[in-house]
Amino acid sequence: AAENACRITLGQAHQVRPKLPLLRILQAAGAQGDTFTLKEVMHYLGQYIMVRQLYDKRQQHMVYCGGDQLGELLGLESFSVKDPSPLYDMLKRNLTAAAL
Ligand SMILES: C[C@@H](c1ccc(Cl)cc1)n1cnc(-c2ccccc2)c1-c1c(C(=O)NCCN2CCN(C3CCCCC3)CC2)[nH]c2cc(Cl)ccc12
Repeated sequence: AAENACRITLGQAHQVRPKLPLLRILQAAGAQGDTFTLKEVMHYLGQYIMVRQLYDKRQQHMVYCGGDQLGELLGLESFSVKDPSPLYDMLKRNLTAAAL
């Protein structure tokens, strides 16, 4: 019925489906399932960087991902969290919209 359809669309924040290499990284950070909101993707990527200690302890905005699968995905040795553009480019390549 209409109210159910409405509930599904309202409740279901835009879900995205990560491609396999990105999904593996999210799962390594504790993600369950195969569709996420963009917010969840960013959260798990942050967790992944923390857990794998890829950030510089002194300059904590610097992430050194060369040699890690995250660096493979980004095509970068390092990046600053202050310049998210390489990250968004990677997400554009590795996320597809999940049908409702
Ligand atoms: C604002 C946000 C952000 C979010 C998106 C973007 Cl495109 C840039 C920046 N951000 C700010 N610093 C970080 C960060 C820095 C170092 C290590 C881990 C995370 C993040 C990132 C988060 C996150 O979900 N952040 C929650 C709060 N963070 C504060 C920083 N905290 C740690 C900083 C290092 C020392 C320990 C605390 C962790 C929680 N997700 C990310 C995923 C990636 Cl691919 C890259 C960076 C982040």
